[in-house]
Amino acid sequence: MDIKVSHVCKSFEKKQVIKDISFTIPTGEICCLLGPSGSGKTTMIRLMIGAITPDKGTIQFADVPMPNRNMLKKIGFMPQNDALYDDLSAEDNLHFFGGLYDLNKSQLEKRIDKVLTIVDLTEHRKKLVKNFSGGMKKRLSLAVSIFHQPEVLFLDEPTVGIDPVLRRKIWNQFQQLKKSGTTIIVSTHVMDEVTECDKAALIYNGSLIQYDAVNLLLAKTESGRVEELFFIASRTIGGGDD
Ligand SMILES: Nc1ncnc2c1ncn2[C@@H]1O[C@H](COP(=O)(O)OP(=O)(O)OP(=O)(O)O)[C@@H](O)[C@H]1O
Repeated sequence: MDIKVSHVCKSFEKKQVIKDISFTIPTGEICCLLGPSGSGKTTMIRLMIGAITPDKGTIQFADVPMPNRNMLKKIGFMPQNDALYDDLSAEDNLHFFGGLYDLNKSQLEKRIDKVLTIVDLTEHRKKLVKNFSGGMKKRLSLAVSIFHQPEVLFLDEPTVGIDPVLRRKIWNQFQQLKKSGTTIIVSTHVMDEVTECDKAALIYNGSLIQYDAVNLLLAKTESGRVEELFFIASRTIGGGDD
């Protein structure tokens, strides 16, 4: 299911935070939205999942204009701040969120076992979430977001505040999901994470400054580092929020 973003603009109280952005994400790829804090990554994700509507432009999932209720079933979303119940165990959180889908008891239990295995939390399933580390919470949030086997998965800064070892583990899980056919859109301000992705959309101050295959983007730099493309943009179009 290709995702096509065409000439999308969005303002909040007269401030334009998304400026005429267009790009297409092909099915089965990992695409990162890369940019400094305040550049518009979360807003772009909220527009794509249909949580907010563009002022101008369109977003289509496989030619179906968004927002669309049927498409929502095919989308998974992991927000930047974990939306978990601290006083429930990992397993009970999954019972709660999984209960929102149309599954019988045995299907629900099977799916809980499966997602706990995917995110490597089976041995911690009875533990209360308030006793989880930050990385464990991220992995449980991932389990919630993939519970219904979405075709397209949106991840908003999934590795923020995570140490390098766990970050590796989480990226391995994303790569596994890609192998199983999931299209993944991931926002990050960690420039090194770009090499995990097939394509990157570089967002700066609400504008899309580059969109291409990661190897082609890196080939446009002298240093082989994607930061260089932001430095060039900052000289030509001015600063972001910080
Ligand atoms: N609901 C809102 N009302 C007003 N301004 C908003 C709203 N949501 C976002 N903004 C503004 O839009 C701009 C882009 O914010 P956004 O959260 O999309 O950036 P981001 O790249 O995701 O940043 P971060 O990496 O810090 O999460 C910021 O200036 C932010 O203050």
